[in-house]
Amino acid sequence: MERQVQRLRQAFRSGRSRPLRFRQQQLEALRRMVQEREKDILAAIAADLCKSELNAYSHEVITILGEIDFMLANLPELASAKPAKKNLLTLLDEAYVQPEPLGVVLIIGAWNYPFVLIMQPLVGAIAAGNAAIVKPSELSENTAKLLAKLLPQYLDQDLYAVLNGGVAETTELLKQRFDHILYTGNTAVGKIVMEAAAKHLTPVTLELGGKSPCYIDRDCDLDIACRRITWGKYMNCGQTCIAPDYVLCEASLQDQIVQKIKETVKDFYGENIKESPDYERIINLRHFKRLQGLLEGQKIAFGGETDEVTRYIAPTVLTDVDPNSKVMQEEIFGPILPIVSVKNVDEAINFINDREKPLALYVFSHNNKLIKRVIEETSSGGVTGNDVIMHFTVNSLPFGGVGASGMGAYHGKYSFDTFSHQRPCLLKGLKGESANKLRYPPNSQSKLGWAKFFLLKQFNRAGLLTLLVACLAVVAAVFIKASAKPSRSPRPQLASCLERRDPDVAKWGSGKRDLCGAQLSCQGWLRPNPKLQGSRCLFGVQIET
Ligand SMILES: NC(=O)c1ccc[n+]([C@@H]2O[C@H](COP(=O)([O-])OP(=O)(O)OC[C@H]3O[C@@H](n4cnc5c(N)ncnc54)[C@H](O)[C@@H]3O)[C@@H](O)[C@H]2O)c1
Ligand SMILES: CCCCCCCCCCCCCCCC=O
Repeated sequence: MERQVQRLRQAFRSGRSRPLRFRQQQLEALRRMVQEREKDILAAIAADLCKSELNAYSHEVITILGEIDFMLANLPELASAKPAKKNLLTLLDEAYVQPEPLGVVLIIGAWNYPFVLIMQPLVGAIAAGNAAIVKPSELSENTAKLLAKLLPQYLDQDLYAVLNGGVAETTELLKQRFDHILYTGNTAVGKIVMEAAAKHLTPVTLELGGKSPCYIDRDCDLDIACRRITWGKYMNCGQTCIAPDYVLCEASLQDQIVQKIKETVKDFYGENIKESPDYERIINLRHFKRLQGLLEGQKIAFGGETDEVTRYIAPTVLTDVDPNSKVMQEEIFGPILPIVSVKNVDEAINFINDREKPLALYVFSHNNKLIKRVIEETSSGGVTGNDVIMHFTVNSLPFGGVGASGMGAYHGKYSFDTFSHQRPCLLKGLKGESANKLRYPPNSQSKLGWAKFFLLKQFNRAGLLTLLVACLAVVAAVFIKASAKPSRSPRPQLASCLERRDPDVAKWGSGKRDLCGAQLSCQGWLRPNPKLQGSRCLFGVQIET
């Protein structure tokens, strides 16, 4: 494994992954892979999750094609140097931020969307110019095997590798040093990943999970709310990180919500849900039995049927759920929807804030102010108002968790930034050394004063313009003043003459003198200084005629 990582690191050091054209070629190859091998991809996802090809396409493939198109369209801009605002001290310098690849990155995917959770981060890693190792989940073994087969056929094999395996292999892999790790999976393993990364000071993006609440306000179109909640809850048999985990609503709404969700389930999946091609299955027996356990002791409003052989669990709604019951203590990640009663939105906000920060938060209401209030008074990885899931599909929105639901984010530009180092660059010339006296020792109050002026005032364009106008005004004033006096003799000659006649000036002090062919008046002078063999009329020498 170490050799594999070293090989990628050497390939990265060669610089081959950095040219934009190379990155674009790799992304175009990925797009070709998805298009040419679509059937195989859909078949693998279907085999892993009992998912119809239509659902596999709309849940996963479409997202990847969209992400690749985004990157190809925006890569020149994303990868370009961004000019930076300067202060007065660096006014004449070049300041910019240069995105650069991090190096060799590790992407660990989860089983519930096995294709998109590997490919979407990989698109970002390639776009940012990195080398990458991807480690699909062993639970979605068909997709994992297919990725191991296809990616080397389309991508540069020295820069991009697939490593398959379970806990043991992943544990070994995490001992290697990477320049970034993007992990998708449960919170407990997220801590393991972060601990392993800490040994190498490797930054991580943790795409974790949590219990995403869904508050249904009394002022709401219940038909639409229940339709959308049903879609997001039972999609992928409830095995979606941002599925609404439970509903919060006033007790008086509960029966209507149950009825409307029940009707919608029938509308979506028909009378015999088991036969519906749109209804998936639980990934494995462990999760199947875990979910069965969550049903124990609960009041099942509808659903609850299970079949161990096919790992089928019917779309299920639980009512009058005790917030302290098991189903409310862990992420459900299955087709079970508990309804918990709250008196009002205040109580709903407190209920949410009394628990770990969820990956997603949903609020249904006609009252936009109420939705904004819930957003302002709670925290979550992301939010969709009056719908569920859909913020995931907008790649101008960063997708990620907060607190126990994760850290960092990706999708679109955010993927590029996650896998880039934003390098600050300041290029100075070798002229203007005199200005550097300000920062050289010895320091002084006056230097500090100038430093404050130069560094603390953040000059925007207007400020700079004002300063420029002020400087020009001073130069103009000096020029006008100088040009207004008939100069009998150019300064340099006068100065050298004064140099020669210096002892006279010493006796002269202030007053007027004819000297060097000019009528001079001297407003001030240094006291005679033997070392200087006399003194100089340092300032205020006026050429009178
Ligand atoms: N935020 C997101 O984008 C997102 C997406 C999908 C799933 N999730 C979350 O992931 C969880 C479901 O995924 P899961 O964890 O069951 O997936 P999983 O079992 O596939 O594990 C995820 C990855 O971690 C690895 N892994 C598992 N145990 C490990 C260990 N002890 N040491 C090292 N590596 C280990 C696996 O090999 C796999 O590649 C849910 O909590 C869900 O909310 C989050
Ligand atoms: C014609 C309209 C199609 C709309 C498709 C909506 C796609 C939703 C994709 C959901 C994917 C969620 C993945 C979340 C990862 C966590 O599990």
